[in-house]
Amino acid sequence: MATAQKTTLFLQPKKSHNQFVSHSTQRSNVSFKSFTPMASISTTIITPTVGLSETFSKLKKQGKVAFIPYITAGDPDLSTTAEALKVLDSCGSDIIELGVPYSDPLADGPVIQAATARALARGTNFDAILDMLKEVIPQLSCPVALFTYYNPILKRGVEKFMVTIKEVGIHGIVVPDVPLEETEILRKEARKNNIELVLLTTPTTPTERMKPIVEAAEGFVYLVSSIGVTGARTSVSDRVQSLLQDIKKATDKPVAVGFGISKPEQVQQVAGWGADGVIVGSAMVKLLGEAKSPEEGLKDLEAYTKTLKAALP
Ligand SMILES: O=P(O)(O)OC[C@@H](O)[C@@H](O)c1c[nH]c2ccccc12
Repeated sequence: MATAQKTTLFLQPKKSHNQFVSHSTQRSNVSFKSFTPMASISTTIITPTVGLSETFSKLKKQGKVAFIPYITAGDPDLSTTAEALKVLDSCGSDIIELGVPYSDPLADGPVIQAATARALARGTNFDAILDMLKEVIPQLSCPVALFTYYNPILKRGVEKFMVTIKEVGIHGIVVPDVPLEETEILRKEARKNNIELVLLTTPTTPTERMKPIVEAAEGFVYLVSSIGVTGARTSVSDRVQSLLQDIKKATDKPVAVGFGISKPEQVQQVAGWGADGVIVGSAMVKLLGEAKSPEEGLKDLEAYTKTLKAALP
């Protein structure tokens, strides 16, 4: 699809400049191997995880709604991220979104921006994240979807990027700022590696644009509940209900709702409106990254995740 102006699925650039300004994220000497796991890793045999769409169809048969937390890799450090993934999995998360810290997180609000800055300041880099995932993913029972801006993919090369993340066991990928006309390249390489490319639609996406997006989406459709950036809101717009209905008229694919959700009653409300999944990010990131210690952050994360999970059918 050639268009004169590059526009992204999710972010509508105000100017027609190319928003993918390459940012050099300095290579660091941090590598996951240099970390000592906080708890000894017990290798238990877990049935191989299924992908995103299969997870949703299993849940649908059970009349359940997917709980999908998001955390930023490397905040407060990668060994805590490794433990957090296991905590989220053991608390019943159905899919985990893991964010790759990037120097220009333009769709993120202050909480995730700060988490990204902390992770980058610690020298978190993509190779160290991969090393961590290689060890942790085999211990998880739920699939992991990598959350990354487009630039880190372009820097590594789309083909190489997809092969690399498949090797560590990633099942899905969410790229909030990929231009609409470039999703085909991404999806082609993702498909070759059996990775599902999740696409996003927003309250300001016109119906004639929402349709090709949901048509092309794999794994699930990410419905962004409100305009603006990520971050917990006091309430979730009840426009989400009609947006969900519009999307469900256009596709049978599962739809997960994210942005602004942080309370059990909001989780319940969104599930009640017919969402197939509920995504919570900033509130999780805040607990982990702003705790007095990693141990405390993990403890709070566990308690918080259980309350949100309990609110879902
Ligand atoms: O943080 P919130 O308001 O709970 O929203 C989920 C969001 O964090 C996660 O899905 C996400 C993190 N970074 C993003 C950038 C764009 C869209 C979505 C995201």
